[in-house]
Amino acid sequence: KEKPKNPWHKAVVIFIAVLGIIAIVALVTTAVLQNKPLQQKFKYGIVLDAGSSHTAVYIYEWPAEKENDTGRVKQKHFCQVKGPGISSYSLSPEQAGHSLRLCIQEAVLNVPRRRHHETPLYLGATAGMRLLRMENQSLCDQVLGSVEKVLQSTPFDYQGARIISGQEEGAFGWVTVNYLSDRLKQGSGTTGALDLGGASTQITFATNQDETGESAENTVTFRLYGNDYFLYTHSFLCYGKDQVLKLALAQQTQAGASTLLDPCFNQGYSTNLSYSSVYSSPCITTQKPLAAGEGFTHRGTGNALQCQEVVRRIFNFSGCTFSHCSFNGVYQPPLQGQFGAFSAYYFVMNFLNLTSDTLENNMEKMARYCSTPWTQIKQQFPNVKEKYLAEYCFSGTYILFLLTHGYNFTSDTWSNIKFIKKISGSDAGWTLGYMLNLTNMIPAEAPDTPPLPHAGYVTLLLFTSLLLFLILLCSLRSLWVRCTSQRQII
Ligand SMILES: O=P(O)(O)OP(=O)(O)OP(=O)(O)OC[C@H]1O[C@@H](n2cnc3c(O)ncnc32)[C@H](O)[C@@H]1O
Ligand SMILES: [Ca+2]
Repeated sequence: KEKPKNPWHKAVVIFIAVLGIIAIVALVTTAVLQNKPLQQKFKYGIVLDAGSSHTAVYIYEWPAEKENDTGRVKQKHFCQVKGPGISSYSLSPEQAGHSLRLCIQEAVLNVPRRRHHETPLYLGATAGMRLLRMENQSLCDQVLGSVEKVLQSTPFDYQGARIISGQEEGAFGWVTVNYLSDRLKQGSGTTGALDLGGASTQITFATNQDETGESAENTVTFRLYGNDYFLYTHSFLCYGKDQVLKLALAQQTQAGASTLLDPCFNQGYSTNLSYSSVYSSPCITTQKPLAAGEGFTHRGTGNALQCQEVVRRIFNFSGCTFSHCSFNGVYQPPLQGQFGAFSAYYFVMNFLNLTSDTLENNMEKMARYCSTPWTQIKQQFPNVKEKYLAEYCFSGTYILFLLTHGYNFTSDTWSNIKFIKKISGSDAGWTLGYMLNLTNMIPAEAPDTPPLPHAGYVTLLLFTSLLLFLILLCSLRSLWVRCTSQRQII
């Protein structure tokens, strides 16, 4: 006689099964939602690069909760200020601040209004203002004052306008290049930074600690993400491409002649230059020649070898009191590793198509470009700004000479140089490194990494829930079997 089945048994088993499934689903859902990244809240930072030839406004953004992660800050917006660099407004300082307004308005539109008050705004001025300060501290202060007035009136969190040192310009360029190429966290080999501006040029690279002892002014140490970096850096004031052209023109017009035949300009190129446009720069230490009139005719003869000799004369290779020197008696340890060359290095070498060839081939291409008649150059590049076009022979010859004879790159190490404009969508330059440093977004010590990244955490949880579910299922099944098959034959 079969023992009556207890109707409650089935109900109990089904109830436990449903309960178990609900518990597991609730567990997984909570875990996933609990750790779902918060609504991406972004933070912003703005840096104005007040260069000798122009001012540029960079807006950076990053996910708010990931501030200390490397490589998270990206360039969101770039605005090139119309007109010359702020140091050119020395005779009408008010115009310096006014010239920034359009790009500031663009910045106001590109940063969400609710973030304006917490968005730091910095202005860093470079070699153009260093030269103005050398010439006339009062005019320099007036220009900075005019800029400060405009920046203080913006809705952003104004953090100051100042002239950064050449050392800062070099070191922060290095930080930017290595932050964007994600080389800081791994503590692996870093990339050197080569920056060519209009009024100065910087070289910065990591070196061995014992190499830094010879010249304190050329040494910068960083502790980033738990790694110590001993950097060599030097900024050559007056060796930006605009100022070095003035040095070359001054060298060639010492006799005060009314015509200059210049091998660094294409055959057939001719323009009138005033002596004051050359000799007014604080980079020119020689006096304007007494015999000189108001101006001279600047005529091109387009000869690369003779141009190299013109360029050589603006370097001084004697008088080195250190174990190694680059030029002008400046200490430089042996070059190490890969290099990123940006700003005017990129503008010029990219135009001349000298960015991906051997040094020997580049020298030949350069010679061919310089010996091309000016009429042919203008026909070939009708849309390129004439000032840039006319100077490419000089600038390219200068860059090749600076990198080889100046910094001692050779045929073998030439391929270590990459000519770059951007890295992962952000411009290579000192501004990002400057902001990262001032906002403390590169911690000295590596931030604690979570034991398990979010995805790993959810996977683990899903796996254990599945395991739990299977165990529950098996135990329920055996319970079911026992209940339903329990028959007592009486
Ligand atoms: O660092 P400093 O010395 O203050 O100068 P800067 O910041 O103004 O210098 P840039 O790197 O902006 O530009 C350097 C030079 O490159 C020139 N330049 C800019 N764009 C160029 C292009 O497309 N082709 C050739 N030259 C260019 C510019 O006129 C400057 O003479
Ligand atoms: Ca610059």
